[in-house]
Amino acid sequence: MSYIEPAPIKDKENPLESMMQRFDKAVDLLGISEEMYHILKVPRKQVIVGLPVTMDSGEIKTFEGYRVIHSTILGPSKGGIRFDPDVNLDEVRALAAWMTWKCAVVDIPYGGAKGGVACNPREMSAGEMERLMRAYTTALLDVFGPDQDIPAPDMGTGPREMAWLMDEYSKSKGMTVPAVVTGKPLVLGGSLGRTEATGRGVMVSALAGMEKLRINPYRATAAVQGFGNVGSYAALLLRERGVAIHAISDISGAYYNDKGIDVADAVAYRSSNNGSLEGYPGAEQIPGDDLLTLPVDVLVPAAKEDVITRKNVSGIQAKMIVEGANGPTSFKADDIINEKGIMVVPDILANAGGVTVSYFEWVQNRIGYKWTLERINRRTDRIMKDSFDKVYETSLKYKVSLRIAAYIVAIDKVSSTYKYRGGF
Ligand SMILES: NC(=O)C1=CN([C@@H]2O[C@H](COP(=O)(O)OP(=O)(O)OC[C@H]3O[C@@H](n4cnc5c(N)ncnc54)[C@H](OP(=O)(O)O)[C@@H]3O)[C@@H](O)[C@H]2O)C=CC1
Ligand SMILES: O=C(O)CCC(=O)C(=O)O
Repeated sequence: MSYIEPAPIKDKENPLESMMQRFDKAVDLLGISEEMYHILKVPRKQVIVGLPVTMDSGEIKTFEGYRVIHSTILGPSKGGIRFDPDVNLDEVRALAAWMTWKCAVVDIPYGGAKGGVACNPREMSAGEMERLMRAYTTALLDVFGPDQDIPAPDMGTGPREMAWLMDEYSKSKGMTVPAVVTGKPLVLGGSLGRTEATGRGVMVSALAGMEKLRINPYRATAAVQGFGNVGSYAALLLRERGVAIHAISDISGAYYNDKGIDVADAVAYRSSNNGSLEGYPGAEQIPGDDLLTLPVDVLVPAAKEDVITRKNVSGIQAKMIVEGANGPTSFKADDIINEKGIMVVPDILANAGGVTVSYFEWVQNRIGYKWTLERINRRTDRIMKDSFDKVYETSLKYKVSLRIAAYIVAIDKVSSTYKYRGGF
């Protein structure tokens, strides 16, 4: 049925397939025109670049990079850049489409894009990372732009990489252009609150979901998979709101303490331990996958896509899943999750705090003025809560899961904008 047929990957989930399945379901319920369906399912632009980089050894290695612009109907396209060995075109296409739906769900004036480079940042020096990021930026100079396509961090990239991108782009224009990228260091025009924004949005969504399920946060328990930008702040902020964090994890494994983990201590341990939780003494180490099936109230997958699949979904005991990561649940697990009555606050809603504060960063760059952290957090919390409520009401109206409701809200917003514009 779909024009951009996801490539079959033997024995592996394909996030593009998950995105398309849910998109199709929402479209059937919403009843958009065939023309609109074809416009929304096809990325507007897909760029693949070859990036030769001189490694510290003197060897020249060529990396493959991608930037997919899914939609520009609501405004300039927006989305992070992922540095990870598993990056591939289908993954970036799915992530780009999710950005379109995410921006529409929280009602910010952006389309959707995503970028990625297949590389392993864990094995690269700072110098190699810098040369790769500058090469990627140079290759995409005609794609990026503050009114065109605005990148941001994702897995494996952060403020440091955004600074290099901003510098490389600015040099090509002969002037400083801070609004070309968000998630920058504060001194370069980054926004207060951006670093913790995605985790903060996860916390707000989790509390909104708990309220519906009548779970008292002060008696609630949670497990958080992934302890990078999203997972660590989600854990810290949920803990601040009273939730006991029983398990956390990173690549090195999962760490479990049924009395609750001291999250600030785990964050400090990780930064003093070369960015790894390995050997964390405040909890017992358990196999990484066991975290997903622990008897907790709230499960926050905040690492990568397709960690909840048909194979492990029946073991999930959580009452709620709040998706910090993009696409952590394969569509093949959806029916069982619904049968089990587990509430899923979907990625395109739960992790939208990051792009919301990116939008605030872009606005501040453009007006040349800095907002206070208090203003940013207040506005982010309001947007996240209002968006949750809108998705929740839509789920009641259509009698569907919050995930399908979020797609309905998003597709409705983008398609009605397109109708008014009469083209783009
Ligand atoms: N950063 C942002 O603002 C946003 C990010 N997201 C999404 O959130 C997810 C995480 O992104 P982000 O936090 O930025 O990325 P980071 O690179 O900062 O962190 C990723 C974390 O996941 C861990 N991890 C990777 N694989 C596994 C695994 N198999 N089991 C357990 N942990 C694992 C990593 O471990 P280790 O530290 O050992 O490498 C790391 O702790 C991604 O899906 C991203 O697209 C969504 C919205 C915005
Ligand atoms: O902050 C942004 O602009 C995008 C963040 C992102 O890539 C995401 O939400 O998945």
